[in-house]
Amino acid sequence: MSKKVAIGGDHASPEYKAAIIEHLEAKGFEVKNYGTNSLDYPDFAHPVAKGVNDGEFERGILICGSGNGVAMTANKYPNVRAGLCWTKEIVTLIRQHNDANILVLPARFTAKQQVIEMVDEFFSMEFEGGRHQNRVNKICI
Ligand SMILES: O=C(CO)[C@H](O)[C@H](O)[C@H](O)COP(=O)(O)O
Repeated sequence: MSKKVAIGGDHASPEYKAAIIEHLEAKGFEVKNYGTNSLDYPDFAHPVAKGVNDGEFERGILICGSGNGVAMTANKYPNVRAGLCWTKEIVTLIRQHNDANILVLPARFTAKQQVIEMVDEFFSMEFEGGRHQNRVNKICI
């Protein structure tokens, strides 16, 4: 798997984003930070999602208060499968069943340590394929 990752977050999440970047860089990932730490969530969700959609990045991470605004924005892109996660078990499932390529985190509803565990799960779990491949193929209209 590529070690290039795109990340973005708003005013609800700067400490979470900083902690994730530090953690991933320590593990040898090259992290492109699209900001913004403030402003409107589409302003950073679009460039992260576009980078994943176009293949510049294999994976991305988006963070906002509830996670919903960035998930709605990212999932407008046909090659993006952004999954909103609030437990490690859901992260396992978005990788195994949905082949998610963007992890979406709700900063105001998760603890920072939990988020780091979720990030590690996102990069360690593989897509199972099989019956899930046909379902993933049917997502795009
Ligand atoms: O959660 C979000 C979008 O789904 C945003 O990132 C904001 O955190 C949320 O909308 C709250 O915004 P506010 O300006 O801090 O009230």
